[in-house]
Amino acid sequence: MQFNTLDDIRGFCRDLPAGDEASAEAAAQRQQSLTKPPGSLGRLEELAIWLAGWQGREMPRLDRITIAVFAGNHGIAERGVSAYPSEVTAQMVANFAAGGAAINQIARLAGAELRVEPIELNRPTRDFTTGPAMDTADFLVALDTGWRAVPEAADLLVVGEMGIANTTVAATLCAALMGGRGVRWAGRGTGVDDAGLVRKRTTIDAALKFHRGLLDDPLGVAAALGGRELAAIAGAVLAARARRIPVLLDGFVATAAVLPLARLAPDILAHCRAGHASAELGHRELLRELDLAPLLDLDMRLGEASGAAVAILLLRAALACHGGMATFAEAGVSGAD
Ligand SMILES: O=C(O)c1ccc[n+]([C@@H]2O[C@H](COP(=O)([O-])O)[C@@H](O)[C@H]2O)c1
Ligand SMILES: Cc1cc2nc[nH]c2cc1C
Repeated sequence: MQFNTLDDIRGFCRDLPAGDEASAEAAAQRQQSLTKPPGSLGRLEELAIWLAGWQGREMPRLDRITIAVFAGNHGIAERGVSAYPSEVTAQMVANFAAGGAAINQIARLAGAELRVEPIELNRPTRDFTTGPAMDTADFLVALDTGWRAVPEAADLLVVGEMGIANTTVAATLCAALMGGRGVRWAGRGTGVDDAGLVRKRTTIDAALKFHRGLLDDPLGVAAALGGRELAAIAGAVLAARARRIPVLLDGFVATAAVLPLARLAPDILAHCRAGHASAELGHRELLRELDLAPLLDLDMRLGEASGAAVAILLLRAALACHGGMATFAEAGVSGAD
């Protein structure tokens, strides 16, 4: 295992690998020389420079993209907080394997390899209104599953999840680490009705009350109020940082999964971008808190990495321009007066 204790994670966060500033600077210079008014490709320019810095090359590539989808089950599902039964988690994992889910179609279109990691689906986490969802050992095993899912070398990692009831988990993490109660953070998830929404709020409030002594310990919160697929996403984001692989985060759940890391080290998400703003309540507020500007805003709320996978197409557009455009000198185009 990469991390044997929570202190190992804290130690990693104190000494984070940085991107390559020379490559980012070279890419920024190149952007200035291309046949367009400076800045006119807007955030596509920044994306090319960001990829250059983390890949360590002036001309970044997207030849090897891994989409990692982690799946987990949750004790709180028994409290009626989802529109679907928890069997759907394993059923959707089978659907991913058969190629029938939305993410299979988008991954193929985007030229990315899909990797699905179900994590102990037959052993849901405990109901966190009456105890910790995971003990430290369980949490570290799930985190390690995420770490090991990341290739030694890749041009981009995209992280997402599947787990019935996990929008309640994500909302609870946000409430615990950002403040506010269930009414601020509980959204409709897979489409719960009004009574389900009330049950989500009540569940979150009960969890906050039970764990009130723990709320200033981000990793303690991630274990006690989190879930295995969220812990795995955190582990994958840490592995990507260690290997300097840029990351696209999916929606509300995937972003909430890395909130505990951001509480340990403010710079820890420098290698990450938010693929999209989910329609789920709370995601925009969470993105603002983490200083992440979403690449897309399409009213998506599916999870399974789908929103971030669509955003790969934007990165491809950014790199097509960055690598393919002529410079003013090459094209004989006059510069600004
Ligand atoms: O991450 C998001 O933005 C998101 C928003 C709504 C639903 N989901 C997905 O729906 C499931 C969780 O919804 P729920 O209602 O069961 O909590 C889980 O499989 C997520 O992938 C995900
Ligand atoms: C059908 C279904 C597909 C999903 N994909 C991600 N979360 C999901 C939740 C449900 C219910």
